[in-house]
Amino acid sequence: MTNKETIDKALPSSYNFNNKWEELLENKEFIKVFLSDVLENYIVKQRWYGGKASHLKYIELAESFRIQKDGEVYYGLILEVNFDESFYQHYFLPIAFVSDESFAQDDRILPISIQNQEGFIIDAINLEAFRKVVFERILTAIPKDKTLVRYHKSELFKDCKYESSRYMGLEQSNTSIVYNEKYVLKFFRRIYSDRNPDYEMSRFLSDKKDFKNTPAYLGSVQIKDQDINITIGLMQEMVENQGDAWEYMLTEFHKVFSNLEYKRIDISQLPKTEDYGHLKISDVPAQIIDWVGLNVFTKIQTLAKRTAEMHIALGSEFEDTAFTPSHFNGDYEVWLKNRLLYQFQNRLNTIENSLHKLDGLALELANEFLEKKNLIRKRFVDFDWTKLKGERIRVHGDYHLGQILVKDDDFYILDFEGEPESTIRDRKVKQPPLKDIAGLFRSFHYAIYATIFNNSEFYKQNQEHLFEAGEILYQYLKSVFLETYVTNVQEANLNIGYSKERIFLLKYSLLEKAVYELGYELNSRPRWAVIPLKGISNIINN
Ligand SMILES: Nc1ncnc2c1ncn2[C@@H]1O[C@H](COP(=O)(O)OP(=O)(O)O)[C@@H](O)[C@H]1O
Ligand SMILES: O=P(O)(O)O[C@H]1O[C@H](CO)[C@@H](O[C@H]2O[C@H](CO)[C@@H](O)[C@H](O)[C@H]2O)[C@H](O)[C@H]1O
Repeated sequence: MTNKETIDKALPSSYNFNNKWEELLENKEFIKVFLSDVLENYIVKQRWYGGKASHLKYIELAESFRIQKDGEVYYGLILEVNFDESFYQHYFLPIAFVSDESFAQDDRILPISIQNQEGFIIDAINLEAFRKVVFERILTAIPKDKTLVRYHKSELFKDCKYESSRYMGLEQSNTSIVYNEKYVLKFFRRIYSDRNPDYEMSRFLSDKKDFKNTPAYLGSVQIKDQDINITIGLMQEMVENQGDAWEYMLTEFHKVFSNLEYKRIDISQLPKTEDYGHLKISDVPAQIIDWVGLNVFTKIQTLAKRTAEMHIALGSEFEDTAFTPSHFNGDYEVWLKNRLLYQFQNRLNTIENSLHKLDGLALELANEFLEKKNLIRKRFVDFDWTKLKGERIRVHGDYHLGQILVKDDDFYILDFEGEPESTIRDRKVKQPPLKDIAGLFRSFHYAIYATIFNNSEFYKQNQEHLFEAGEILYQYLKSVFLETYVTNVQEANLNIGYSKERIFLLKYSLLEKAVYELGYELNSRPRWAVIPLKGISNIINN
């Protein structure tokens, strides 16, 4: 990558090109300057840029297209970012030319003059006029559109007109725009040469299967010809909410841990329950209800019901082969083991290179992880498809509390893009539904440990006792969840395996997820690595 200071010095205050805006992308000199002198510097600073761990080599323009309406023209660019050491990535960047400087304070990409008109090229998402064009193109989409930029809308998206638009302004990896305070359009930033699973799953669940607990699918924008099929936008209804389930659970768990002291609870006297057992709320011991509160368990029950309904819908397709259920087979087993052994090796390397970033408990657990590497590897290899009778279906794939919105007493499930580290094809492979359940259980475990670590000075008990209480809480949450989830899916005849198989798949997927998380944390927020390390330690020692 070119050094930023060099660029700033080298850049003329404004480039002058003698083409009309409508023809600018035909100018090779413009493309060269724009990609190398400008975008290399710009892209690495964007929140949505996912290549920060690698060294950018150069950017190429993989594709460009017009996003236009009534003579108003914007360009969509598909940028191919090449790295020194890793595989290339593609990003979507729509651009606009504006002459008014006030439009482009922070987001100017390039000061430029086009046929002697001074102005700026900016990320078009900053421009209300662009957002309005996209909204109106989706609203007026025609069935069976055959153009390169293909707009699609569902039957629900009608009888409205553009009123307003704004950035959603939340922490996210793409860029979402709120329209009319009623609709959300997600512009995908990192894009793949295939239909985005978020689009596929949203349309399938809400449009085709009428699953109510995900935002209704309203429309999309795809780039499609014989060679490419890329999703760049997904429009959904906006779900009014009181925040996500992660924040909700952190608040609830803080009350639960605070209760240890307020209610003078003797942790060693708390009744335990069978790991991966099933418990109706009415069978949870009174002592536990008194400590945790009924509300947490009723919320877990609702979440289990919604999750079961999502899986029942995902497992109910007979025609569309992208969604029809499959069984376990030798190909799946080979794919799974290859993927997990590769990922595990990558984690071993990452942790060896990151030991200097860790201390205390995290360092202790990291050393245990390295010492027990052969045992963990063996757990991954111990997968025998011939013993498994359940079905594999399309799953959420990155199911955690942060992907779930809380609305009154109910939950809405979002963001079906899958794990950011997996390839787009891997994200679409049919998986045991219990993989999602393991994702959520890991998230319960995360929320419990995040509560302990975040409030360590607040609680009187020592960390060992808090961990002990946390593990008891975790067991009850899992058991109450499983009771509702398993009953619901079985009533709908979704085959998730016999009882021993379910426990095997859950444990296997929990280890898989925790190992995935270890890499995610070491790369993005090393202070949190202690949480998956503790999770891995608990799984391999039990
Ligand atoms: N349809 C929606 N209604 C309400 N809030 C939403 C909606 N879609 C997304 N959000 C909010 O935006 C956040 C980020 O959305 P998400 O789909 O996870 O984006 P990304 O894929 O960019 O991470 C969510 O956690 C949620 O708070
Ligand atoms: O939401 P994303 O698709 O970006 O998912 C990635 O980031 C998540 C963190 O935001 C990460 O989730 C991990 O941390 C969560 C708490 O912040 C916890 O609830 C999850 O259980 C844990 O996996 C996710 O793994 C990653 O793919």
